[in-house]
Amino acid sequence: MASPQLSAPIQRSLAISTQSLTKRFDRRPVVSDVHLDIASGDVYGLIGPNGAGKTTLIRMLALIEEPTIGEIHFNGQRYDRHNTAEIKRYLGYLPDDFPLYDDLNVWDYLDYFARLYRLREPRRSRRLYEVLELVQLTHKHKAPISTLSRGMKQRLGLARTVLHEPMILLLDEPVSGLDPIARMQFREIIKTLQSAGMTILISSHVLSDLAELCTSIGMMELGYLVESASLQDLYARLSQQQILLSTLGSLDDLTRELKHSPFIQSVEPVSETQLKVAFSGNQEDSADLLRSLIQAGIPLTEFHCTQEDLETIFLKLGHQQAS
Ligand SMILES: Nc1ncnc2c1ncn2[C@@H]1O[C@H](COP(=O)(O)OP(=O)(O)OP(=O)(O)O)[C@@H](O)[C@H]1O
Repeated sequence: MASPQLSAPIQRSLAISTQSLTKRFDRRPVVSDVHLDIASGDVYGLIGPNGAGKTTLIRMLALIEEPTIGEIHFNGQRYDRHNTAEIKRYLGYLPDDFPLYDDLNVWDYLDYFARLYRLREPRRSRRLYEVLELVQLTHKHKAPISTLSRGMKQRLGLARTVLHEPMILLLDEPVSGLDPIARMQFREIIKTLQSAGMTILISSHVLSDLAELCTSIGMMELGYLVESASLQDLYARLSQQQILLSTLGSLDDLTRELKHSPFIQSVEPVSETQLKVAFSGNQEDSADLLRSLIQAGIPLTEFHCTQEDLETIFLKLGHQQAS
C-alpha cells in the first residue's frame, strides 16, 4: 500500500470577508474601517462593550444596514445591491430583539416563516420537524408562544433563523438574559449547527460562553475591530500556563528541583503542601518537568496544568471588556 503523502495545511475559504467596512450615522462613525475575515466552518465570537458597534456591524453583514464605505464578500462573492436576494438565501440572522407572536403556537409560527421562505409541502412539514428536533421543542409544538420560557423562546428564534438551511448564521447576543442551563442548551445547538457545516458569527458580552464555543474571537471598541484571532492563537500568544503541584514531602525540596527547569517564572506557595508555578513552556515542556520531578524522587500527589482564561487575556491586552 502506498504511504500517505504529506500535504500542505488545508486553506479554508472565507465565508465572510470585509474590507474597510464603515458605517456613519449623521457623519458619526459607528463602525470604522473593519477588515474582518471569518473562515468557513468557524464559530466567530464578537465581543465589545455597549455601543462598540457590534450590532451595526452584524446588521451590515445581514444586509439590513447599507455600509457607508467598504466591501463585504460572502463565500468569495462580493455583495452589491443587485445580488441582495441571492445572498440573503444563504444568510440566517437572529437579531437581539426578534419579534415573536405571542398568540401563535410554536408550529404555526415556524410554519408562517417557512411559507415566507417558500418551502412547499411535504418538504415544509419535514423541515419544521427537523428544526423543532434540533432546538428540542418538539414536545412544545402545540404550545402558545406566550407560555414558553425565555430560553425556549430564544431556541424558537434560532429555529426560525435556520429554517431555510443558511450557510452563514449571524446571531446578535442570543444568550443574553438566559440562565446558565438555558445558555448551555443554546451552546449545544450551536455546536450541532457548526458540525453540520455552518459558519457562525455570535456576539455576546459573556466571554466564558464564547470561550467554550468559538474557534475565533474578535473584539470591537469604539467602532474598530481591535483584535481578531483564532482562540488557539490568543491562548498561545497571551495565556500564561500555570501548574499546581502538591507533595507529601517538603516544599523546599520541590522548590529546589523546580529551579532546574528554565521554564519556571515564579513559584508561589498555596498551602503547606501545595505550590503554584507560572510556567512559560509548552505541553511537552510540562511533561518533561513532571518526568524530572518523579525521577528526582519528589512524592507528588498533584500536577495540574491550567491556562489563564479569556477574561485575563483581554485584561492583559488593556481592553475594557472582561465580563
Ligand atoms: N440607526 C442609528 N442611528 C443613529 N445612531 C445609531 C443607530 N444605530 C446605532 N447607533 C449608534 O451606534 C452606536 C453603536 O451601536 P451598536 O448597537 O452597534 O453597538 P453594540 O456594540 O451592539 O452595543 P450593545 O452591546 O449595547 O448592543 C451606538 O452609540 C448607537 O447609539
